[in-house]
Amino acid sequence: MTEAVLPERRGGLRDRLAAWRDRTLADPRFQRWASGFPLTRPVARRRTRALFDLCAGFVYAQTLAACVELKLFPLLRNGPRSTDSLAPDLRLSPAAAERLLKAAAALELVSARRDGRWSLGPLGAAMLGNPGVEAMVRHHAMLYRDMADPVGLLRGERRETALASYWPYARADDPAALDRDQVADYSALMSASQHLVAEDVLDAFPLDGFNRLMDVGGGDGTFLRAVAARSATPDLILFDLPPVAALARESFAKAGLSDRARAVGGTIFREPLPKGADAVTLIRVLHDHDDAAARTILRAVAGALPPGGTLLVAEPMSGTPGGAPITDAYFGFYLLAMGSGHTRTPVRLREMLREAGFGAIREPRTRRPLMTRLLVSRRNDTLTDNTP
Ligand SMILES: CC(C)=CCC/C(C)=C/CC/C(C)=C/C=C/C(C)=C/C=C/C=C(C)/C=C/C=C(C)/C=C/C=C(C)/C=C/CC(C)(C)O
Ligand SMILES: C[S@@+](CC[C@H](N)C(=O)[O-])C[C@H]1O[C@@H](n2cnc3c(N)ncnc32)[C@H](O)[C@@H]1O
Repeated sequence: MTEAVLPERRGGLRDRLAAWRDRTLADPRFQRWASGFPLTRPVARRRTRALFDLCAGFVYAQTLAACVELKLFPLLRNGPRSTDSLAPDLRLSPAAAERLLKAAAALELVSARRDGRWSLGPLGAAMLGNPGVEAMVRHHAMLYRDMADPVGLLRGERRETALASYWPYARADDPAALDRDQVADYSALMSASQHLVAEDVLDAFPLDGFNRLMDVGGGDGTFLRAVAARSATPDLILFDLPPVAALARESFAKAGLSDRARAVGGTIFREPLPKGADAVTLIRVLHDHDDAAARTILRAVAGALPPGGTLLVAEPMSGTPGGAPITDAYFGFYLLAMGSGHTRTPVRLREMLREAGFGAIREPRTRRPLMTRLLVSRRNDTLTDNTP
């Protein structure tokens, strides 16, 4: 699970300098001096603010959760409104509404206007444009329940987490035995949050020119429906657990795609994948799994593709500039609470792809790499087991 790191050289000059720097920065007398000295004051203020934001992050997140629960952003869709006009729609007293609106304004979710009314702030407007994020915010209640005991989570003392129940395949001995009720909520969440991902993948790699595309772990078919709307690939196959494949089948029928798209139910670790596709997509699938399972998935995909067949892997990846809080903090703990998996760097994913029999690996640039990066590879002519 951990990536190769250079052997640590203990006690060298660099270590001693780092220890001196850390002691200095931690010294309250230095902190007091640096907060007043004109050249160091801006850095000191930035760090004070950054540390405060870490202390307060939960409160900020819950302010957003209250805005979502009370449907504040749609209330401001048609223009500015006063506290008194908003309060009844929020089902809050005017004083409570004012408190929420001030908090939301501080977080740029709404904007306070000079005349005392409120309009959407830049982040509230972004929320309105991304309904999937709202669904994410709602389901965070479970994540925060699990995160109430982060140390217990790290020590593996809390197996019965809310997220493990929500994503039952992560720990199930027999994921094929899951029923519709157990997969419906997570499939709806994935569908709601899929459009940004699908747009970015298809903008970066339009998926034209293939005869048959198979989306493995394709959920309720939202990604394949986006493909059908944009590309000329004639045949679409979705592979997922049986009750999820059933949801996809229904969604294809509703979208009038039943003649072009079919859904196959199965468990990737047990059933062989359907053959005949010349391209396969794994969208937000590998990071759900620990290395052994992720390798099995890649080998199964290699076995299903013909030589030269194309594989797309799309998910958030570690090592993305500016993305470490998302991949290494948010998803790091999220996947721990869920019960398996971790985000990987593109370098690590390339290694795993090569081991599984893929080559010609490249990374088309996506619009929002913090959320989705994409690796495109081709199946080698022959498959040899290169697993170390
Ligand atoms: C017009 C003028 C005057 C100026 C223009 C200024 C300008 C350029 C403004 C920019 C406007 C703009 C385009 C804003 C766009 C904002 C967007 C697109 C915001 C998107 C935000 C997305 C967020 C916050 C996404 C959150 C995603 C989350 C929390 C995802 C969680 C995923 C999970 C839990 C996945 C689980 C799957 C599993 C289990 C790991 O496999
Ligand atoms: C995080 S979701 C991603 C869904 C979709 N690709 C997306 O991006 O919205 C992972 C998907 O993998 C499926 N999955 C998990 N374990 C599986 C298994 N053993 N066999 C087949 N599918 C599996 C889940 O049912 C789920 O639909």
